[in-house]
Amino acid sequence: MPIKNGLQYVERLDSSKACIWIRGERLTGPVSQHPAFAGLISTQAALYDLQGREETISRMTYASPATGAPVGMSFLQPRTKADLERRRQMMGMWAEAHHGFLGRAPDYMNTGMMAFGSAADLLSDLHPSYADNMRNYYEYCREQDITLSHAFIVPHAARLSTLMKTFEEPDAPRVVDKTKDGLIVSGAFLLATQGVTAEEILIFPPALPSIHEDNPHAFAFAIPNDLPGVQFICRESLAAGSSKYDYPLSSRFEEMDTLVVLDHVLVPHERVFLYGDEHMAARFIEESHFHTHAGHQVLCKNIAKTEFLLGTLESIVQVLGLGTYPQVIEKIAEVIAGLETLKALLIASEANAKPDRWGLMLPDTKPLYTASFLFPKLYPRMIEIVQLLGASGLVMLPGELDFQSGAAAGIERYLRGIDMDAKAKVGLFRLAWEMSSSAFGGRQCLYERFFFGDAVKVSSRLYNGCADKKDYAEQVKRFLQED
Ligand SMILES: Cc1cc2nc3c(=O)[nH]c(=O)nc-3n(C[C@H](O)[C@H](O)[C@H](O)COP(=O)(O)OP(=O)(O)OC[C@H]3O[C@@H](n4cnc5c(N)ncnc54)[C@H](O)[C@@H]3O)c2cc1C
Repeated sequence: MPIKNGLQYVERLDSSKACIWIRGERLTGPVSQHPAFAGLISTQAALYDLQGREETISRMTYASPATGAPVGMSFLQPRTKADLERRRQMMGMWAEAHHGFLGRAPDYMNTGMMAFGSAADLLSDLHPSYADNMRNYYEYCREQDITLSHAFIVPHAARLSTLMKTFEEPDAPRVVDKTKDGLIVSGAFLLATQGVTAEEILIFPPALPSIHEDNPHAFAFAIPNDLPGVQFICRESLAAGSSKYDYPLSSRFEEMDTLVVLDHVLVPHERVFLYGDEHMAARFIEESHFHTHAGHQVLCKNIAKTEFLLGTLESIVQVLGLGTYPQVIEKIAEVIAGLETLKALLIASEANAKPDRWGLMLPDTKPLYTASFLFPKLYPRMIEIVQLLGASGLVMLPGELDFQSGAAAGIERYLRGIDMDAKAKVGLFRLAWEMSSSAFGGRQCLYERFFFGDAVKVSSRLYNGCADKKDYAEQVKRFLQED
């Protein structure tokens, strides 16, 4: 089956028997009808519809190498710079559709699987079947257009830092048994964003060291969400309501985060990509260039998000008549400079792309790692600027119902802006509130700070990936030795 459409996406989710806990209850009805998920599912369904539209299908898809049928462009293994451009255009189109507010739109993990599938050979060092499983799974995701979430990190109680402080064996996820049918796995994974609005989940935790020959903590696999023994425990929903006027962002883009608990889950052998070797786990993430390929997708998303923030800020400037104040201009200029930097880094990553050992055209890592380093700093500052310019306008926000009430006349008279009636101006400020100051906005900020790892990891990736720095040190040495 080639690309799916929005309806098929919804049908697949609704027919899943996944065990989902929300607000202390097990979800019984269709997931697409629940207010915590309905908005996101509808947004994501529209993304899938965009793939198949007559006017966009040639840019959103490519011919499957297996069947010739159209499959999602974000699965494309780039062999040339032109392929990178095709991937970027597609990812940019989806990012523009969700204005960058979906951190985990499906193209993120499609890209991840593309990187993993392309580097599958590396896994044969451990066992040839692991390489086949990874390749087959990539092809399965591509051909079935699987929506995938992932859980890479584990709860604090399962970490090495716990072991080092308490000397107690951490409660880390582990393979508890190995049968003829597969691995039996138990344990928890701290965070899968969009866990319940995806069909399957890739689990690939950082492994604790072990004295056993087959490290029970080292594994990677992918399973359907409704496998027996799998539970998703949702945090509180940040979808403040279904009105798109009152809650323009959270009604559409609330990506639920879930704690994933596995209780003696049978993972079929053909879904196991790695087991027993923590060094291979680390090598595979690094040598598959996961962070580089994903970084390319993320940068497309972050450019769309920054454009949308800039558009919101400029709208505030216009409606409040702030455009002549130098301190306001300086702040907007900061955002423009951030946006132009991101765009330049994207161009540089493609212009300096080189073939890698897997035969892929690999975007230049340094500009992408630079973007991953910068954005967690840029984003909170841009949000701060929305707060600084929005000021009290961010809180005095009547809702849709107030405009239909006896209070409407006063609201319409006193809350209008320059060349904008009160309904439109309040709508703009409701957007700015959700973006900068609501619970939804707070989570977005946290996401941008951490989704690619904490600042230490992101900095190390950039530092370790910058081979030129040694040449520059040599240059200084030579300079100091000159007469
Ligand atoms: C909104 C959101 C969505 C996410 N979605 C996903 C997802 O879908 N899938 C997924 O796998 N992960 C997801 N993540 C997790 C993300 O990958 C982690 O947040 C990130 O890797 C940081 O890990 P942590 O949150 O456990 O922080 P911690 O490791 O608990 O770190 C806390 C703080 O301590 C510091 N610290 C910790 N250890 C050290 C050390 N050794 N040396 C110096 N400083 C240290 C860190 O720098 C950080 O400031 C998500 C995170 C967020 C916030």
